[in-house]
Amino acid sequence: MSRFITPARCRAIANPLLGIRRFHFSVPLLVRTPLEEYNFKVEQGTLRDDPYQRKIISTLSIFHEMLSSYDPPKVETPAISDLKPKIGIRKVFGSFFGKGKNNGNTDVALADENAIKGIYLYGDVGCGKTMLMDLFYSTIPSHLPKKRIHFHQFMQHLHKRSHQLKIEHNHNDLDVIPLLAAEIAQDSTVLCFDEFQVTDVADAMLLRRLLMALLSPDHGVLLFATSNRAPDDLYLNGIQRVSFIPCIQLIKRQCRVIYLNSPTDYRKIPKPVSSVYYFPKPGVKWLSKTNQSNCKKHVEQWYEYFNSENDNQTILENHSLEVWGRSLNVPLSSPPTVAQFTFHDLCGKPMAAGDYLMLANSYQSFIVTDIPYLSIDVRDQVRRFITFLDAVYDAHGRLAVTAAAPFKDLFVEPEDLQKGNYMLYRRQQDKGGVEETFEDDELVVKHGFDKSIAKKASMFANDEEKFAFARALSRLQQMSTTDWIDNVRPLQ
Ligand SMILES: Nc1ncnc2c1ncn2[C@@H]1O[C@H](COP(=O)(O)OP(=O)(O)OP(=O)(O)O)[C@@H](O)[C@H]1O
Repeated sequence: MSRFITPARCRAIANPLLGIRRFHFSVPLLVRTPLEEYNFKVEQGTLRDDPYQRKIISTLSIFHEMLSSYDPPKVETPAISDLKPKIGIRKVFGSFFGKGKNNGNTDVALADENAIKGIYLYGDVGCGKTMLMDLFYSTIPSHLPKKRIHFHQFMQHLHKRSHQLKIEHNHNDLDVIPLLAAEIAQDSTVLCFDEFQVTDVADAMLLRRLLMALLSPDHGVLLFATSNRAPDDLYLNGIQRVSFIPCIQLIKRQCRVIYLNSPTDYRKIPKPVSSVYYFPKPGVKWLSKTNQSNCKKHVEQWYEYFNSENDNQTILENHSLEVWGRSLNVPLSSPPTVAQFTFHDLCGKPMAAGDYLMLANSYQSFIVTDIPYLSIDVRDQVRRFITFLDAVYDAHGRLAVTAAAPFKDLFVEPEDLQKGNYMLYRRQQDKGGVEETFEDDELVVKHGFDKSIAKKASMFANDEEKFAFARALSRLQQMSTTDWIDNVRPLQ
């Protein structure tokens, strides 16, 4: 059931949440609320009815109702002459907080700076945060320009754009944040970030100022962020964390912070598993003729399947992709459907997050061959593989692999491997009891992962990386379901 919003209704619900004394009048709009959308999906059978999610949907519906009457301010691009260092940061901040130009619109200046400007939804992996955000996103009233972006990608964009702006204005010390804030606000009033996280000091400092600007009444941006971390746990133990604390306070003050405590990891719900991941049966050696022939057949079958929708069936060897002025070699590919790499080509070379994002956005499906056993000795390769997986997962891409073992057994102690040959594994010595030392691990206690996963994740020193590793295993499981394979991102 959908409802009509009339102008009279708009007036009645205009200000309590956003605190902005401006109304949006429109002809009656056909709007489905998040609750109606959730009910619809449950009735359709696409979603299971989850009481924890349902509770959150009610809060989202209130926020949604506020959006219906929200009229964002007109954001002006700041003058470049105001952004040169001699002017001083003070003046720049002044314009963020209402002392600068506001087009003479007193409604904007009168707006309550402490009003709720967004939702910050956090919780454990696989419990439906992204699903709830996407559902909300699809119901945002059409008069509000919106953007939904993976946070990782957003940060990449910010760094790239800052660089371009400095070149464009021929000024290396230009304070680009006001320009970035204006561009973002002009482009989108509702900004949805999936997987908000802060891992390095440059991002932390940039974000603090940018969010302050975006959420200020002059810019009027509304935020929806999902995260695996509570705001107080963001950038924990990070360098100069103290300078990031105002950003945490801002999020806590201006967003409705919601903890999704659903005990269900929907990725763990058994679904029919397709055979996208090949590994030799026990007792079959990697280099044996049987295994090599099975690998070849597996790769050919999946390549053909992934490429079946492609009008152009040509297979390119060593195709070059441009990433920020550099070229990235794709050993075998049929753009835009499928790209094939050996594990060594994909993760054994100094590739960065930007390379993997570019790949994930350029191809619909990937085949990664010859994934060896992985240990602490090749931690950098594991890190890159996780970054690659996250990028492909976020782009809803497909993945087929040939590997030395199933993913749950692939991460081993270096001493259990045959020297110099990571495709071979010696019999595991009895390690009884070792996992018990992981029963108090944060991944087990706080995030509900198995102790065996916490143990494997211990190859990483830092909590963010341990968590990313455990999440990657959960995602790999989901990416091997027929549901995932059948619902690939459409070709553009
Ligand atoms: N109520 C539900 N019924 C059925 N499937 C669901 C439900 N909620 C979520 N899912 C599915 O479970 C999977 C995981 O959900 P989602 O990606 O939203 O989790 P998440 O909390 O964002 O996880 P992560 O923190 O790892 O990103 C998705 O495929 C999603 O569609």
